[in-house]
Amino acid sequence: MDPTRVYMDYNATTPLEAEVVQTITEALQKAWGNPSSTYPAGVKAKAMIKKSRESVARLVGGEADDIIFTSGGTEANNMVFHTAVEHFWRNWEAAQETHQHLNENRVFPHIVTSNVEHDSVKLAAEYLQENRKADVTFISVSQETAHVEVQDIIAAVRPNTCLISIMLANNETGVIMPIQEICSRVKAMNKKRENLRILLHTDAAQALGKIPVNARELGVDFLTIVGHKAAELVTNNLLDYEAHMQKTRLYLEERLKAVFKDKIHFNSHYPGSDILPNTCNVSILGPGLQGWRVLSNCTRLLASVGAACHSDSGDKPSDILLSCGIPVAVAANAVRLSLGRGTTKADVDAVVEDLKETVQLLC
Ligand SMILES: Cc1ncc(COP(=O)(O)O)c(C=O)c1O
Ligand SMILES: O=C(O)CC[SeH]
Repeated sequence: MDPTRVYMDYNATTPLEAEVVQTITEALQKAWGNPSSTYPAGVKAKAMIKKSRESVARLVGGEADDIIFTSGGTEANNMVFHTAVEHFWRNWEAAQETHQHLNENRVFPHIVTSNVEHDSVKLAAEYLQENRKADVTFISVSQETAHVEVQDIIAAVRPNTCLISIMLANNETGVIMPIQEICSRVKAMNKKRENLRILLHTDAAQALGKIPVNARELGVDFLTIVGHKAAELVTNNLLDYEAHMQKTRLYLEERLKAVFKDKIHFNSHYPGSDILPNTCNVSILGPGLQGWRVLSNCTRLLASVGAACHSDSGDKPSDILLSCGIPVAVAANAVRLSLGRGTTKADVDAVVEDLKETVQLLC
């Protein structure tokens, strides 16, 4: 990357560490075979996949046999939603015998999710609803906490609810959701739902590599993680990564406050809500300082207005921030700064200076 640029978009993806590049290269050179083949290239591929499954299972507190590799978080999330619908219909006959009120002519699998999910969950849910394959309840996050409230999830459960899918941490605000409490409450409900057990899913794509992620402790049936976060490196270094990102993010916030004073709003700050250690969503207040305009005039900072997959949204403020209660004029000026394990204080100083100079240019 251009050495004059400072990458602060780690929530979009992570630059590969040298050892990760080396491992991938080795696999491409020596383990190119079909894992079912019995000659060396196939045997090596099978061994690498087995080792990878074991490594990921250690990372997320799961069993190696339960690890399914997909093309990414989008495919994984879609797979969960379609699996849950299948799960519902497989249990439908048994449920109908015990729940006569579920009239076969009008029942659909019911899914509960939130209104701040990544598009790979939101669009999967909307597809099922629009194509009359499921009813979906999108729970609004609290505008005080920017996370879902457990009692709202529980209140939304119906006899035909087959899946609750709430992300572990939001990719734009970094706000962490109360997944463990939701799972604990739903598991108690499931004890009385002998045929239509509610499946529990969390999209942990943004949490892995930043905070501890343990499927068993969370209590989920499905956990989505993404490869952008190099499993073994995280397993071995998470506490250091987390502490470093937290310290560096707090320094970033301190410097932004010192430079912009009352002209800055921290869109990730909600009293009492936990956020990812690396995420700093901010708006520099004032006319002509839309996030996209500020970023496109920065000479060093590389970041996003919000989710990378919405980078072509132009002037449209983030629906996620609006759902969290951020006023339109503030959300329109949002810039998402997301730090990584390699971000330094010098990077922070360079980015804050770049933002200061850019704002002076635009104002
Ligand atoms: C919260 C969340 N879920 C899902 C995804 C999609 O993952 P992928 O890009 O691997 O499809 C992302 C992307 O980073 C994400 O941030
Ligand atoms: O940038 C993000 O939030 C993830 C990829 Se859309």
